[in-house]
Amino acid sequence: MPLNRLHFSKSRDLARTAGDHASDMFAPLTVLGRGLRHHVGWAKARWQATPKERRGPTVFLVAAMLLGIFLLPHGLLFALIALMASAAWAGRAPKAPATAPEPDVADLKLTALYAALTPYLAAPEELSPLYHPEGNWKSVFTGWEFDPEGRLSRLEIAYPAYFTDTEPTARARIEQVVQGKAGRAREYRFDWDEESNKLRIAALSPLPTDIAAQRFVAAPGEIVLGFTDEDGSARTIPVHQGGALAQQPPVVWRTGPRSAEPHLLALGVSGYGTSSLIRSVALQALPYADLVVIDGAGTGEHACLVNRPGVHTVETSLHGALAALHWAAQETERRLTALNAARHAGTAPPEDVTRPLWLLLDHPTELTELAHAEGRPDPQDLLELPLRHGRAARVTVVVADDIEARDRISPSVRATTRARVVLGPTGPEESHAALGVPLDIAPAAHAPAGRGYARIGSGAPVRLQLPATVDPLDEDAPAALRDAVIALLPHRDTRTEAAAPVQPVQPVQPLPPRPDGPPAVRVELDPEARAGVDLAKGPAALRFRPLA
Ligand SMILES: Nc1ncnc2c1ncn2[C@@H]1O[C@H](COP(=O)(O)OP(=O)(O)OP(=O)(O)O)[C@@H](O)[C@H]1O
Repeated sequence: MPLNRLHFSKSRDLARTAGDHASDMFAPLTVLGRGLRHHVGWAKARWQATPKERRGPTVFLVAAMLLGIFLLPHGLLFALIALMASAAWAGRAPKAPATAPEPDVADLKLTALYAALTPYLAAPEELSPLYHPEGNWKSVFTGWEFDPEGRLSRLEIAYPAYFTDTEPTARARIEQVVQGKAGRAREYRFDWDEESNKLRIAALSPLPTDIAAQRFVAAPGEIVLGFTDEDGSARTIPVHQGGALAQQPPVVWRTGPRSAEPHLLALGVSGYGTSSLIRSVALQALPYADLVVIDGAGTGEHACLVNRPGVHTVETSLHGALAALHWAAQETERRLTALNAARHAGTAPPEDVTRPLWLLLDHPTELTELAHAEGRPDPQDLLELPLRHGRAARVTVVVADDIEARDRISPSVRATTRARVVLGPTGPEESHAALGVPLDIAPAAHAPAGRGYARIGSGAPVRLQLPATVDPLDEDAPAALRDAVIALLPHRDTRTEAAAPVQPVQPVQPLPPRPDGPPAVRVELDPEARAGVDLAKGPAALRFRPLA
């Protein structure tokens, strides 16, 4: 060790020892000083409390006493000893008040959880049951973790072998009890280990809600549905989030001829973002695909897409929807014929049959009901061909609807849409029906808009938070979110800028009319649309009309 460091450490030790000695030596003086201060304070208080007319006699009495003490033999010495003794007594260190020991949070909470689980897991006929009214949680909870706020974050529970852990309803009951005791404000993942009769519970941290619509790093044909947990995605992508660039794990849906899940069905609690999902998909597909949009609710939530380059039409009426879907069915057939012909001839298929076509249907069941009432064909029936042959014909169908309308979704839509999304706080049965498998996550009681779960093909469901893709015409939506959507639309914002001429849409080859089939339709650009696009304009400027 260098000499100066040795010196330094020696002097530090010396100073510490001297400090300790000094404090020991001066401790009695400190006590006496504290006691004398106490006496002076007491005397002052008495003096102030004495009425003015009695202060004179009091001074006289004290002076007489002092004189008496002075005159007594050794009186001053005895008085000084008495003063110091009383000062030492008054200045002694106050006793720390006895505090009750802190209750053990883990013990309190886990005892309550054990008691709540006992009615569901106890078996009175068992000789040594794991769960019984006089039992102890320490015998069944094999691991636990609390966060700094005292909330349960992880728990491992042992359950008896006779518990019916393969039945979704039995599991759901236990999950509800655990969530109730651990706090409904958070989501929990339940991992049932049926082999070892163990249930592992983990509280999930909230997903980010501050990711707005933007150009995502994805290959053509890949749609970023939203963002999930790190273990729910194989990769992360850079995203602009809260004013900075961050890496987030996306939920990616791969579409196109090689996709095993060529169509998507999104069901959601009203107000939780199914229309936002349709807009998000439209904005991501528009750079390389053509769109047909059906707004079954007729609320004009997709009016921002009207007349955009690549958008064939945005239909809100039953008549318009039937015409558009009729055309889409025939277009699918035409593409298949052209692709087959190219394959037979050994040539590359023409470009107009390989450009992806997307059919986006928001609330189609509203049109189904209207069609039944008016005795007209169900628009969903017209999806049969695009759904069955869409993969080969590069036609992708996205259907979004209210979760309560699930029974009105046609069986062929339900059977062929292998990419599933469910949004909003749904019950275990609803999410099971929507995703096709029971969800191993208990949703929080309150979820932000755009929160849900996605299941691509036969994979496990993952948590999902949609990017905020608000309607740019919605005056109530935050301006920054509206601007983010406007920036992605393939056109300028005509509310603030001069109207720009609309690019003519790529002509779609009409099918030769079939003798037995319905009349073919073709897309035409409305002459008015060429003058420019007004975002506030309601009806679509592109219309289908039957071929002559
Ligand atoms: N990811 C999100 N982040 C922030 N706000 C969102 C998000 N998704 C949706 N919203 C907001 O939630 C509201 C409802 O969204 P949206 O219209 O998409 O829901 P919906 O399920 O289609 O509702 P409805 O069925 O009533 O039409 C809108 O104001 C929208 O801006």
